[in-house]
Amino acid sequence: MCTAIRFSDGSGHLYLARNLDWTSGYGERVVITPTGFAAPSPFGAVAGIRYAVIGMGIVEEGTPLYFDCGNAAGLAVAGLNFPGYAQYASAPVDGAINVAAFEFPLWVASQFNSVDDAEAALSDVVIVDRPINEKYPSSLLHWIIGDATRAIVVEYTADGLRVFDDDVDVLANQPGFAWHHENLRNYLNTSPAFPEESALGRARLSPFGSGSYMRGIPGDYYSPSRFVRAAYVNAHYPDKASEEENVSRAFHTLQQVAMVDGAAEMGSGQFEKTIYTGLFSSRTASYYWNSYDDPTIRSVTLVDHRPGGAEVIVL
Ligand SMILES: C[C@H](CCC(=O)NCCS(=O)(=O)O)[C@H]1CC[C@H]2[C@@H]3[C@H](O)C[C@@H]4C[C@H](O)CC[C@]4(C)[C@H]3C[C@H](O)[C@]12C
Repeated sequence: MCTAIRFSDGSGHLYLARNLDWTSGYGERVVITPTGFAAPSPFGAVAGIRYAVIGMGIVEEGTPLYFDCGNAAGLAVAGLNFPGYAQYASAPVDGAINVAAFEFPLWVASQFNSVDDAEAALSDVVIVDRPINEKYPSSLLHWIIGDATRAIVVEYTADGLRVFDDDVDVLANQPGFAWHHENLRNYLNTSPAFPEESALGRARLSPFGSGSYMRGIPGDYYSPSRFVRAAYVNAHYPDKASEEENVSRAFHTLQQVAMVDGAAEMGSGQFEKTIYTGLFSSRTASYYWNSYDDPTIRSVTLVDHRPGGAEVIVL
């Protein structure tokens, strides 16, 4: 499963981070798409790269396929599994902006510099089930798109495209965003506060320590539980100013919803674990990541890798 969060440093910078939870990786690397790259976009949606893009992905058929990515202008996007709900158009539609499912993150991060602009363009978008090749059928995803001020969630189902204002800055997997948001109303009792001593009959009861009102926040890996837990931790995290503090914030928050090997089996009989945690910071236009086998946080900064070049760079 996967979980994604968005937050800001309070001085106009975006942080968008995600866990990629699966049984194994796809050989993903940090991939940079520079502004001089001519993307082989099947319906022409990615007509040019207006903003250089950095993120985690693979390159297939000469095309960067991002799992999550961002641009230096301050917009980022992440795709999370949404099977059973996601249903793309079977063919392009005349007059629409036809975006192949595999290029959706690249389209967002290469064309727009704000959630408002991306949201406005989305009203004309059809997401098309056009796989990159036979090896990789279209993945069934929904997406979180964030900038320094807000986040939206994009879901494309049998009802067509829907955009949700994500006022809790979190996304997990199934079911849909509206359900997850409604479910938060089950947790109104939770808070970081330290309880007063309370009376029960003749007894005076005091807490064992901190965390008492946090009881009820689900601790398991099920998608609705991860959504609630990530929303709680992300919303209550104190604002941080520096890049280092915000990188620490992202990794600590996502650690709360990270999956450990052996605890949750998939239908295939294999166990799911957090393959990597990735973070885009618009403050430095950097991508930070670590992996299940190597918890060291590494980073790559866009300006160090010819963002005006013509060739996709795989690091
Ligand atoms: C498996 C990943 C999602 C992880 C996740 O959300 N797991 C949830 C588990 S569960 O359902 O809730 O049980 C998704 C996220 C991004 C996806 C990749 C990206 O979309 C890029 C390409 C797109 C191609 O169509 C398929 C290969 C692929 C390389 C995708 C493989 C896979 O579907 C990825 C890696």
